Amino acid sequence: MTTTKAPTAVNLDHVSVEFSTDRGKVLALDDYHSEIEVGEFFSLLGPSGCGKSTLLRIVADLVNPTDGEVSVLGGKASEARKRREIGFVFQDSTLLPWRTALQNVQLPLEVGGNKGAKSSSSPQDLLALVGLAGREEAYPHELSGGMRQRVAIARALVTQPEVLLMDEPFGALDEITRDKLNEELLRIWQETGITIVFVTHSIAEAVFLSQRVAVMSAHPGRLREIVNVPLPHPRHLDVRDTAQFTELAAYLRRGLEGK
Ligand SMILES: Nc1ncnc2c1ncn2[C@@H]1O[C@H](COP(=O)(O)OP(=O)(O)OP(=O)(O)O)[C@@H](O)[C@H]1O
Repeated sequence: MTTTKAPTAVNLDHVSVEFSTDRGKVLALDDYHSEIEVGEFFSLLGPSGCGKSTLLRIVADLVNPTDGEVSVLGGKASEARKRREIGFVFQDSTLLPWRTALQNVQLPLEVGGNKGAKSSSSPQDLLALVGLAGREEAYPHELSGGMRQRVAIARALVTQPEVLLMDEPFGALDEITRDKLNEELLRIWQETGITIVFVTHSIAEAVFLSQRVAVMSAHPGRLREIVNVPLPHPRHLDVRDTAQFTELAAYLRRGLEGK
């Protein structure tokens, strides 16, 4: 029997990153390796300082690896960035306070131009997709933290990227809002078919969202293990009450502790 290999969205091929600081060199990442498939929901889970943000920054072409290779959609990360195939959502929504929700979502189109035929979702459609229909004219200070993150997600999607990088996007939100946005993000992922690389400290969030989780250790940042999450889709929050979820979470916890 022949098996067809799924196309690769992101290949991090034995990547190491060393930063030079006033106090000498810091090995932030040591020989990290993973291949992320097109359309996959992949999470990076690990303690503070294990290099999760650095990995996202490599994929976004904001940091160059000292060793190893990175490819995005089969080419260089820099080319994917220029073609605007990469979207980024940070922990803080980084919205412009003087622009409305709609104007914030429109901003990447004004700055970099529209990709033309490929772009089929309007900023209005995207605000509806993230659950903010009717709030187009609201300014960031009139929105809750969760709503601001929704705007940031819509803004990241407006150039129709193939790969969405999310760096602890819900880390600053209360638990109830975070739960709701977790469910909504899975819906958006399924509706758009986008590849998501998601950074989190939270074991429960990683299990709930991901198809696979890379468990990392710190100082220097290393990959311990990549764990499959075979929970069926669509997933709803009550999946967290199942024995399978609890077992996976316990397995990841032991992995983080190096046991
Ligand atoms: N520009 C830089 N210059 C020097 N050291 C850096 C730089 N960026 C990151 N580091 C160091 O690299 C290591 C990994 O940092 P990184 O931010 O990637 O970790 P992280 O896992 O995302 O942490 P957190 O979960 O706290 O955000 C840390 O030791 C950090 O201090």
